[in-house]
Amino acid sequence: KKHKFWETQPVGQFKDIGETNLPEGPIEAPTPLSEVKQEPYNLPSAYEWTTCDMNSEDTCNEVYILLKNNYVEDDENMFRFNYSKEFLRWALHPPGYYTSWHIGVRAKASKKLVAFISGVPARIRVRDEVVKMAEINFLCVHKKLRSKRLAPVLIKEVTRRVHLENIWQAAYTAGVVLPTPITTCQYWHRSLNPKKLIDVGFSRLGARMTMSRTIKLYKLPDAPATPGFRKMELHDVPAVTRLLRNYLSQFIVAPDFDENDVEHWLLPTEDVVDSFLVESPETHEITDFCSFYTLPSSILGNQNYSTLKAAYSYYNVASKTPLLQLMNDALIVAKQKDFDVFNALDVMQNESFLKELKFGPGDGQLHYYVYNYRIRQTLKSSELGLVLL
Ligand SMILES: COc1cccc(CC(=N)NC(=O)c2cccnc2OC2CCNCC2)c1
Repeated sequence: KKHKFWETQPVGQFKDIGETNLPEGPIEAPTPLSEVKQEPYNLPSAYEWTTCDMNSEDTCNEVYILLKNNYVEDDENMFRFNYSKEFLRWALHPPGYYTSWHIGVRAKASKKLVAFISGVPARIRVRDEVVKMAEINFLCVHKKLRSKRLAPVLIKEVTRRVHLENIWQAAYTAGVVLPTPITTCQYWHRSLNPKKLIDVGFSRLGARMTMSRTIKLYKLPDAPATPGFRKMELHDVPAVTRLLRNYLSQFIVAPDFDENDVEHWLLPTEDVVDSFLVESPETHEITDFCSFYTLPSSILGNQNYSTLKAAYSYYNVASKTPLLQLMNDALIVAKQKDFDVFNALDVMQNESFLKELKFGPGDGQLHYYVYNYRIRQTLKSSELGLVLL
């Protein structure tokens, strides 16, 4: 059976695709808190639950090491995500977070952390409904414990703890197809350091292309082109929130960010998230915004390099500056910050700049899911305004 676990869950089932008379919205009603299972799910007897306080340097380091050695790899097992400790603390501590949703599994004998899953609260709008959800991420089982059916237990346990906070929906992504994607995105890469990317096998030299010709092809100016282009600062939060809320209102699924959310998710944090805006030199109005997050990957088995420094397109709003020019400025500052590659999904209006700015298609897809909420019909990726970490 392909989806033994997922066929038991309140998620859109493949058999329901095309059933347009199923109503959009929650699949199961909330249960009274008294009826939510009070005790944790059972683990195999050699393992125990642990709650991971990411403010503890030791615990944060244990989660970091577990993910560094056991988290998602590309399809050819040449790279593995290597989220930094400061990134993990940022990702797991948004406004209103619950430490109880940062769930680990330890081996009783050694006390070693062998699995993890996380949730953070988020307000996600689906058409005109703002729904309180948990954003689920960093599901990881140690390589040596795969196929012990631990992942379904981790998913049920985080679901139980989310229910205890009276939240009944969730959002998550995966590189694999599960019942049932709300949309499927293609990912794209823009070379910034083509020589290193070719050396580590991330990219290949194009046919009839020399290395020097390739380096010239991806060369960028030394400075952004847009007058008034600068780093975002704390005092910009109200204006950026207005700009972003207005922009995101056009998408069917998007975060419902308020100023607290914008301050957390979009204020520059070194080696975690970079954000820039365009302040009109004449009127001092904030007219545009762009941002990317820092997610390095370990390079598995290369003599010269151990880490791929990758920037991931986050939220971008172009209201006066052409999006093409704004994103080219984002590439320029990412290159200045020594990133090797700039990644983007074909969500929002990204498709309008990908080819022209010399992005190449990646070799995989990212599927988006919502738990316990039926969406009338599969979205186009351009109807999605949500970027998960
Ligand atoms: C280059 O190193 C990699 C290490 C592990 C996996 C992949 C391929 C991959 N799976 N990429 C993505 O999922 C991806 C590609 C472009 C933009 N965002 C992405 O994923 C984000 C969002 C979902 N959580 C992981 C990071 C690449």
